[in-house]
Amino acid sequence: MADHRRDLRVAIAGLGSIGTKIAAELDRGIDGLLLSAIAAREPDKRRAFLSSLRQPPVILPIEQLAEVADIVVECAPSHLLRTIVEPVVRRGKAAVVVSVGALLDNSDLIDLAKAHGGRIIVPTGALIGLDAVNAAAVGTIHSVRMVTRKPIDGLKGAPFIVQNGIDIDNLREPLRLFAGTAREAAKGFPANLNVAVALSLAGIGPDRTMVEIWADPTVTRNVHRIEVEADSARFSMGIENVPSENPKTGMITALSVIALLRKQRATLSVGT
Ligand SMILES: NC(=O)C1=CN([C@@H]2O[C@H](COP(=O)(O)OP(=O)(O)OC[C@H]3O[C@@H](n4cnc5c(N)ncnc54)[C@H](O)[C@@H]3O)[C@@H](O)[C@H]2O)C=CC1
Ligand SMILES: O=C([O-])CC(=O)C(=O)O
Repeated sequence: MADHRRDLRVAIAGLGSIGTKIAAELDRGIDGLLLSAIAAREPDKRRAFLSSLRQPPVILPIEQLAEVADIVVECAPSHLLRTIVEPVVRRGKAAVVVSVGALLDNSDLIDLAKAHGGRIIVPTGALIGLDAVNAAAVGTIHSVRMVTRKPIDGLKGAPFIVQNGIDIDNLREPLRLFAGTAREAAKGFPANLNVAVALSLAGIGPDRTMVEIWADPTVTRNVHRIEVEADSARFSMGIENVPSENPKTGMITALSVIALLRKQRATLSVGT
C-alpha cells in the first residue's frame, strides 16, 4: 500500500520578503511537510539566515528544485516564473505561484501541467475572499471591480508609470493612474497587481475584471476594495495590507502561502 503519510517535500524559489518567511515557518515545523530545498540568487549573502535554520535545506538553482520536492513555491521576480514552474509541472508536481500576473503570458504552462499531471496553485496571497469568488463563479458572475490604492513607495518603478513619464514622487493628493482590465493592469504594474490577476482567474477572467489603480500619498497600506455582482450574491470586500520589507508586497502574502501549505496535510480544512 502506498505510504500516504510520507512528508511532502517543499522547495522555495526565491528568498525575498515572501520566501524567507515561508522557509522559516517550514523550518519551525508544519505537520506533514518538510523544507527540502531553497534557491537564492546569491546564497552566500543569505548564509546567516540559512545557518539559523534547524534543518538546513539543500541550495539549488531554481530550475532544479523539482528534482527534490513535491511542491515548489515560486516567490521570485515574475520574469523567472517559467524557468521555475516548467520543470515542476513537467514532472507532474505542484507549483504554488505568487507571481500570478506572469501566468497570463505563460498560460501554456497550464496545458503542460495538465498533460503531465502537474498542478499550478495560486494562493489568495495579498487578497481576500477568493473562496467566495470561486463559489460565485460556479453560478454566474455579472461583474467584478477592484480599486487599489497604494502608497508611493509601493508603486515606484512600475512600467506604466515610467513609460508614461508620470511623476508620483511629489503627489499631495491621490492620483488615479490607471483604469482598465486586469490583463492590462498586470502588464503595466507587474510587481504591484498580482492580486488583480488572482481575482480574475478565480472569477470572470483577466479581460472582464475591471481595475483602478491609485497612487495615494495619504495611505500607508496597500488597500484593495472589490465589488462582485453575481446571480447568487452581491459582495464587497476590502483589505488594507501592511507592507513587508518589500514595500510593494503585503505582509499577509507569505502568511497566505503558509496557510495554504498547512492545508495540504490538514485533517480539518476550512474554506474552499
Ligand atoms: N500573489 C500575491 O498576492 C502577491 C505576489 N507578489 C509577487 O511575489 C513575488 C515575490 O515577492 P517578494 O518576495 O516581495 O519579492 P522580493 O524581491 O523580496 O524577493 C524575490 C527574491 O528572488 C530572488 N531571486 C532573483 N533571482 C533569482 C534566481 N535566479 N534564483 C533564485 N532567487 C532569485 C531575489 O534575490 C529575491 O530575494 C513577486 O513577483 C511579487 O510581485 C507580491 C505580493 C503579493
Ligand atoms: O498584488 C501585489 O503584487 C501586492 C499587493 O497588491 C499587496 O501586497 O497588497
